[in-house]
Amino acid sequence: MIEANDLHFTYPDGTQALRGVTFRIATPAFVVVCGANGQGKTTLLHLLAGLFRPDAGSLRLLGLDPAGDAQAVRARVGLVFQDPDSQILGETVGEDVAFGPENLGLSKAEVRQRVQAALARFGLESLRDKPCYALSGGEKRRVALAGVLAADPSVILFDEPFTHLDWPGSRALLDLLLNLRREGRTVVVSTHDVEKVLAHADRVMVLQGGRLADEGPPSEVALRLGRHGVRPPCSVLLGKGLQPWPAG
Ligand SMILES: Nc1ncnc2c1ncn2[C@@H]1O[C@H](COP(=O)(O)OP(=O)(O)OP(=O)(O)O)[C@@H](O)[C@H]1O
Repeated sequence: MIEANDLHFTYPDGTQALRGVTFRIATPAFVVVCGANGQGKTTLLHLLAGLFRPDAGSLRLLGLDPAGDAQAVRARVGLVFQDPDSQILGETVGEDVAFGPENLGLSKAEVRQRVQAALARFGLESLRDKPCYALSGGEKRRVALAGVLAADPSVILFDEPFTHLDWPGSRALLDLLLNLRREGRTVVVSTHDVEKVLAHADRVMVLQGGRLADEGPPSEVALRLGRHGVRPPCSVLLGKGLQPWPAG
């Protein structure tokens, strides 16, 4: 279960990014958090990952308080940042992917096994010793994903994951998201471009002005997205109802 009760968050410069957000989501689930630019999506993800502490209100995630149980939350919740450069810490690909499992205090053998599996899952084995600064944008995204998954989280938060991805990359990412959900994990995708994910979601939340402007099953929320500054999927605009992406 993920439960937020009257969450408020204000940045040090006084910007009120979240102004009373309340929701309750049964897990595992595929959740889409959408909204126009600057409506509080990234801020909500950072609260869920325990990176920020709410000014007021409460949050429970799998029975944990993200701001209070930092170590436990780190073991169960992964955040894939919008910009992979914010996330990549290791000098080489192999070192970076090892960072998460090492931080969980796992044995060397377990770390090695997890790194190997994560590199294989993302086709990164040949790049293991390559310096991270020398990777392409798409390779950096794969390294960031491999690093998060190597920690084997139960909840994975994705901030605008389709940004800069080409057509095959977008399809591969959608397959990954659906596979993670099938494995019984909770997948939370924040985006202002809902076309690729909406029909696959169990639940959709729309943020506007730091408040939850709408929420519910995707087939219903899809019809109201335009009111909240979010472009509805093409199939909805064409009057065909919500259809899975990619079409055909
Ligand atoms: N570090 C910060 N300091 C001050 N204000 C911030 C900071 N980060 C975000 N904000 C403000 O908080 C509000 C919510 O920002 P947030 O990044 O959560 O929105 P978002 O919905 O993820 O936007 P986008 O789709 O553009 O990524 C915005 O008004 C933004 O200007």
